[in-house]
Amino acid sequence: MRQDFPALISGNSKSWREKGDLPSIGKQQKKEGKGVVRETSQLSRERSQSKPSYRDGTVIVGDENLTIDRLAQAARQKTLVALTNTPEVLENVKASCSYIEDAVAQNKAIYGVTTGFGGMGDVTISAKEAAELQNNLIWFLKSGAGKQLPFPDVRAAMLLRMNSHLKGASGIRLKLIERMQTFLNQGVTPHVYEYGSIGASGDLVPLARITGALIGADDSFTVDFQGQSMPAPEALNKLGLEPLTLHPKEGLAMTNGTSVMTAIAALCVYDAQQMLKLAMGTHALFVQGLAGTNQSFHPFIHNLKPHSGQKWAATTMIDLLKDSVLSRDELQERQHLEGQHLIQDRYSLRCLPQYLGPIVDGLREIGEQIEVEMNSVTDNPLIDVENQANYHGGNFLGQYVGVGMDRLRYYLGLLAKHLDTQIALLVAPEFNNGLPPSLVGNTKQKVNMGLKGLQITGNSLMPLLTFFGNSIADRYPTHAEQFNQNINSQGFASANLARQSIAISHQYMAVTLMFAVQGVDLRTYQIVGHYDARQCLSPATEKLYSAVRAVVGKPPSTRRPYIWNDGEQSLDQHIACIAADLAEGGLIMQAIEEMDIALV
Ligand SMILES: O=C(O)/C=C/c1ccccc1
Repeated sequence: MRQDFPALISGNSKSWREKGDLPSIGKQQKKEGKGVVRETSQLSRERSQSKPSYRDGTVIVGDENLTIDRLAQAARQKTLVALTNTPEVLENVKASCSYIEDAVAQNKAIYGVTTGFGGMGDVTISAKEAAELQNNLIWFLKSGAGKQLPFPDVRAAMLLRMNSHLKGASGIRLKLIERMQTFLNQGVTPHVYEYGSIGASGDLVPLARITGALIGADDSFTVDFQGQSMPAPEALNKLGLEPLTLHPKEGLAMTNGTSVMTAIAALCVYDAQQMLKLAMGTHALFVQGLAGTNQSFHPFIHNLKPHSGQKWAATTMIDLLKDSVLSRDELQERQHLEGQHLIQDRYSLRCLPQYLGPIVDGLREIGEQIEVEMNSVTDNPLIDVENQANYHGGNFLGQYVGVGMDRLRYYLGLLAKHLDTQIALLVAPEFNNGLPPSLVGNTKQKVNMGLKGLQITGNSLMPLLTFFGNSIADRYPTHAEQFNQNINSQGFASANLARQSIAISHQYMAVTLMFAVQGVDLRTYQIVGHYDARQCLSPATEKLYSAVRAVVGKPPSTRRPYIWNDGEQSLDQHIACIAADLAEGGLIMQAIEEMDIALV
């Protein structure tokens, strides 16, 4: 019987975070009596009559392609997930299972169904052993190591596995796909180790943990149940579900795929795109803090070298600087006094679009590739229901993820290096167009050293980010799994490193924003004689500035800049507050959204 969730069907669209609570399990259990059967079948009828749509916010799996944004919503904000009710999709899934059943009954030779696995694919498995082969798979793959993966990563992985299986080429029962939906909607997340996948035959080891939990194989498969750790069989019991045993092919269908690394990668792409927008906003603050010009962003220049990322960076900077009193508006050639500034800005300002262009284009390309991977079938062998055939191949090789996440980390390093250069200009009186050294606020107190320590912290983080930009996809062992998996992507490791790189970037951006805010306050004083930068910043960047001041709990004032005397605040606490706000998509990212920086 399909497991329908009344909340889904009745179009109750609010995510759990919005509702402040998870759907009540007690209620679900109560519905296991007679009445439920009636209610469920009635709901099923309703469901088949009206196609679920994206309108109510629910993420529908199996119809349209999943996007990174929708995946992030379901994984992090716990938006409800529903299966398609398109009959052809569901029929194909069933037909792929029937194909396997028939093949096993006829003793057909199909890899991993009637043979052993990988380098032991020469072992013949009888029809009688075919189910046991699959149930055994999750045991020899129960070999993960390290800490647990973050829950949103595991949630995203389950959603991607469902999406892949609904293409109807994997030979897995709807019952298992629906079980992933139940886990997602009821806030049940399998515990999965952070090490154990080489990204070749997919994420075998991590996916085996998810599979064992879904079927309640044993108490040693554990889950988080709405914040409480417990053995998977206990969780199933609370959900009113029976333990399952896997049918032929189902173990492979579940474990032989790129879903976990792709899930992590997709969330990293989402975060890196946010980081890019934030970096643009921060650069716009830096240009104002340094009294830079917008002339270097003139469309005339960029139309003569029209890379799309470069053009985007240039027009975005013009928009972000519009109506600023602090930067120089020189789109109509030079307007300001000669002798006060260099006639043209240094490269970190002047060549900003040319430097950021490849990063913008690169991140876009990675996003496109990850979305293809998210909507792919990644197990083996694949079943062609229409032609009643099966094909042996290797869609589970996660090379796009491995290389993509190597590139993403490299780009995060480049972004940080650029911002570090802007900070260096801002703190050096030789280069900062008249601001105090190390951006000291109260220069009358000679003991004040301003943001010297903060710069050193930034200087400690930036090299880490460029170091994380080293590749791992090229470091694969050529002898893996009896030389069968002799090329492998390391995509899972690459994605895990990308998550770490994002976390360091949040810390680094916190430091960067603090410099940017102090810089514009001091420039405001230099230009208009008070410290409230809100009155002089471009309207777009004023939003970002105000969000940072709100997050650190220091409202702007005409009398004092952000940092006045050294002993009046704890900079480390400010870094922590801003980094936490960035990580949870708080006020600062909301300000960035309001700034409407649309990526190409
Ligand atoms: O070569 C393959 O297609 C699959 C290999 C494999 C190895 C171990 C477990 C599952 C699959």
